[in-house]
This record gives sequence, C-alpha cells and structure tokens, in this order.
Amino acid sequence: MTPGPLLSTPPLPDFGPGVRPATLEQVPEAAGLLVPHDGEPVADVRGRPDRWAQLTLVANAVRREVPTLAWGMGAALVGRVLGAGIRQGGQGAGTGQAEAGLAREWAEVPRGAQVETWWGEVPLLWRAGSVTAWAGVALPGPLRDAFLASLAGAQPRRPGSPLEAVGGEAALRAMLADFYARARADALLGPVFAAHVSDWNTHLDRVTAFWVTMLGGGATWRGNLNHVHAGLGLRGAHLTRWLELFGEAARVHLPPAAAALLVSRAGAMGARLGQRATRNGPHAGRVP
Ligand code: HEM
Repeated sequence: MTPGPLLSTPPLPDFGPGVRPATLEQVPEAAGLLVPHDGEPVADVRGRPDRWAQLTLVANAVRREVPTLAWGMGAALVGRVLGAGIRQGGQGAGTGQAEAGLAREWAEVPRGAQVETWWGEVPLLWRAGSVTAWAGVALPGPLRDAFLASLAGAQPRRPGSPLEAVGGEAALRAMLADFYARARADALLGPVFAAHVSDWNTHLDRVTAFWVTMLGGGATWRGNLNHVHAGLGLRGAHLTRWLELFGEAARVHLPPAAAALLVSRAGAMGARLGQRATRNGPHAGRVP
C-alpha cells in the first residue's frame, strides 16, 4: 500500500509538491499533517466557522495519531485541541517574545506534553504523542527536516493493522451483527445461542472486542475461547455451519480481501477449537 498524502491546513508551506490541502475525509489516510502559522486567532473563534472546521480536522488527526507538525498560530491551535490554555503574546516574557519570533497567541503546556525548549515562560518546542509544536512563527529548518524524515521512517505503519484492512471497528460490528442474526435464525446454531445468550448487545460488544483484539486493534478482549465454548455441547457440524455463515456475512459486508482475511482467521481459530474436540477420545467431534 502506498503511504497517504502529507496534508496541510492553509497557507500551504513550500515543502515540495507532495503537500496537499487538508480535508477531513483525507485525514484517516494521511501520512502526516502540517498546521502552519496563519496569523488567525485561536483563543477567540466566535463567528469563525472556518476556524471551527480546522479545530475539528486537527482533533480528528490527533485522535488518529496522525504525525502532526504545527507552528506559530498552528501550534496554538493544536494546543487548544489538546485542551491547553491559550495565552496572548506580550504577556510575561516581554520583548523576548518578539526576539524568538513567537506567535501572537501560544498554548500552555498540554497535559502529557514534553517541553524540549522554553522561552521564558513560553513552551517554545513541545511534543505530545504524535504532535510536534513550535510556538514561533518561522519553523526552524532542522525541525522540518526531522519531521519529514520521521514520516519516511514511519511508513511501515502502513498498510496498518489487519483491523484497518477490514475497515475498522464500525465495519466489523455491522458485519458481526448480521452474522449473529443469521446464526440465531439457523436451525442448527440458533438453539445453542438461544440457550446461552440472553443479552445480545453485551454479546455483540464482547465478540466485537474479541475481533478488534485478534486483528491487532489493542487488547480490549481478555478471555479464553476454549473455556467460553466448553460445555456448550458443540460438534464438528456446529463449527462447519458457524464458519459458513460467518463467511456469508463477511462477504456481504466487507470487500473481498477483507472478508478473506477474516474468514481465514476464523477458520484457524475454529481448527483449534476442533482439535480439542478430536483429542477427546470417546467424545470425538465434540468441542469440550
Ligand atoms: C471459530 C469459531 C468461533 C469463534 C471465533 C467464536 C468466538 C466467540 C467469542 C469471541 C465469544 C464471546 C466470548 C466472550 O464472551 O468473551 C463466543 C461466545 C459464544 N459462542 Fe462462539 N465462536 C466460535 C464458534 C462457535 C460455535 C460453532 C458455536 C455454536 C453455536 C458458538 C457459540 C457460542 C456461544 C453460545 C457463546 C456464548 C457463550 C456464553 O456467553 O455463555 N461459537 N464465541
């Protein structure tokens, strides 16, 4: 998969031909986001829908951990997104602010940020998660170069986790809801579920968390699949039917490659559940 574009809010800096105007739709695919100094207000954005749109866009990028480089008023904007107080220039550090080329407004240290350089009371260079912020209006060349180099180095983060490949948690949940609707209506599987699941919302939460975890989206599910299925009286036929219906739902809801990925993962897990069944001697064919 090719790395996504390097996006920028206006004015687009002269970083080469690869930089594109940022839109909210492109944020999930972006390799990085630039938020340059634009001289526009940050603390008071009343009557400025354009500014609100930028705050939304930046918040989206930060939430998705898109590497972000911001400077000048852009740094203040990102600071605001991270919940920091915004201070007006001229306070405290006096003439030194002009000397450092500070923007008219600057952000206090956002929670969890590390300040690398102070200018008097002003956090001049700080980092928070995927954000690098420089409170001066002119971005130092080495900072720009380091950021661009880190993007090149970070490209292995694409194609991303298998979870991204299947379209994220929302896509997964919709597909699973359909799968369990099919399973409940099925003559062989339906009675097993009816006997053991009463709260379907909770079940859907748990199986969604399970698949999010299996697909590399974080350890949100903890449990033991064998223990969960022990005592349900499952036979090989249950497993076969389960996998059939799972494949049907996956193919309806997901692009072919994503469906194939999910079905192969389920098949591998089903085989492990099945192995336990065959080890069971007289109960062969039953999942314990
Ligand atoms: C690859 C095959 C399978 C996978 C990956 C799978 C996955 C899961 C997961 C993740 C849960 C929820 C675990 C939790 O609550 O934390 C679950 C529960 C359950 N599964 Fe499966 N399952 C498989 C096969 C089957 C089959 C063949 C049946 C037969 C009908 C079945 C019936 C159930 C039932 C009834 C529960 C609810 C148990 C309870 O809450 O008491 N599963 N399964």
